[in-house]
Formats: sequence, structure tokens, C-alpha cells
Amino acid sequence: MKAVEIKDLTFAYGQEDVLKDCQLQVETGEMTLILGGNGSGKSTLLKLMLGELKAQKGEIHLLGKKIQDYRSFKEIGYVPQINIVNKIAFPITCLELVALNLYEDFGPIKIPRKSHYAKAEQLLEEMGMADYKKYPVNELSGGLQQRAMICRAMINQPKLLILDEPTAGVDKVNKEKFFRTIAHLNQDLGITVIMVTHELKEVESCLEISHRYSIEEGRLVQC
Ligand SMILES: Nc1ncnc2c1ncn2[C@@H]1O[C@H](COP(=O)(O)OP(=O)(O)OP(=O)(O)O)[C@@H](O)[C@H]1O
Repeated sequence: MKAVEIKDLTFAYGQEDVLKDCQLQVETGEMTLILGGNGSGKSTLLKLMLGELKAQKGEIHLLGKKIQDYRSFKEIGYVPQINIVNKIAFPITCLELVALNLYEDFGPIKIPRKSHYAKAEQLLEEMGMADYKKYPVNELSGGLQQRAMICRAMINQPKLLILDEPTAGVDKVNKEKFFRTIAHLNQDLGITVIMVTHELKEVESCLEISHRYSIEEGRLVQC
């Protein structure tokens, strides 16, 4: 099954098209990179895939369903750009960050229960983050914050991971550790990954890439 299929997608915020007649096919288990200069439309493309924006023209299919009929967004793990994480102003711990993403299972009282924390704790352990579970996320280094965000995305056992420049501002050693985590999720667990990145060199040395696309003047071109 195709994880993502995009046909003839055109999108504009105002008058001018940011994306024009874009086509994209991602098979289950693939690792796809989206490249392109600043302001070329990479984040916009991801937001369209996540259902946050609606295209003026074209079709998006997620895991075999038209996006308009798709209801299981928890099958899609999203890791935003790091500056969004920095905007968490209150001192939420790693454990809380991860457990809170189970919100769909909370029931009538909208707070995590013991079982949710236990599940989050187990995942943090599996992902090598047990030492940081009690740390406020906004006090961690960039690399650790992004690993915490990956755990947050992973708690719902997603089939597809969408990452938007996940290592911008992260130091070299932590970047490599981060990409090795992604390699494990993709190669060992078979999770489909779509990643926007500027760090082609580091990514290519750690990951097996299926396809690279670049956004050039609104068009999505394979490169
Ligand atoms: N909410 C918005 N309203 C109007 N224009 C927007 C909005 N968000 C983005 N844009 C514009 O759309 C274009 C594409 O933006 P986008 O953020 O998708 O680019 P990007 O490739 O992700 O850039 P970067 O690499 O800098 O993150 C840019 O010209 C940007 O200024």
C-alpha cells in the first residue's frame, strides 16, 4: 500500500501559488527526503499532508484513504521544527510530553492516568531517554528535545513519521544519534518516514534514502 499519494496538488496562501501541480508517491516502509531552499514550500507541503491546510486543487491520499475521509491521524507521527518545541513556556517534563499525546485514550476526565504514564515511561526507556523522563523538555539540549518529540510521536505507534527539519540547531554528535534513531525506526520497525532537511550529508551517511525530492519554484521534482 502507498503511505502517501499526492496528485496534481496546487496550493496558495494568497494570490501566488506556493505549490504547483505537485505529484508524490511514497510506498510503505520508504524513507523520503524533501529538500529545497528557504521559503520554497516544504513546511506547507507537510501541513497539507497533515490536514492542517487545504489545497485549492489536487488530491492527497494517506495510507490508502482520501485525506477528506481520513480519520486516523494518530497513525501519523509529526515532529515539528525545533523552535516550536522551544515555545513550550511551562515546565512540562519528558514523561508528561509523551503521555499527553495519548489524549485520545483519556476518557471523560481529560488527564493521563497511571497506565498512560507507564506506557510513556516504557517507551522513553526503549528509546534511551529514561534518564531524562523527569526533566523539563525546554531545559534539554536541542538533540534531546527532538528525541523527546520523536517519543511523543511514537507513543501512538504511528505507521508514518513526518519530520520537519528535525535537527536544525542540533550539534553534530546529537544529530548523528538522532538520525540513527530514525534509521532504527525505518529499517528495523518498518515505519515510513518523510523528512524535510537541509542536512543532506549527515542524513546520507546515517540513513538509507529511498527518494529525494526538491521543491523548485513550486514544483516537486525528484533529484
Ligand atoms: N501562513 C502563511 N500565510 C502566508 N504565507 C505563508 C504562510 N506560511 C508560509 N507562507 C509563505 O509560503 C512560502 C512557503 O513557506 P514554507 O514555510 O512552506 O517554506 P519552507 O520551505 O518550509 O521554508 P523554511 O526552509 O524557511 O522553513 C513562503 O514564501 C512563506 O513566506
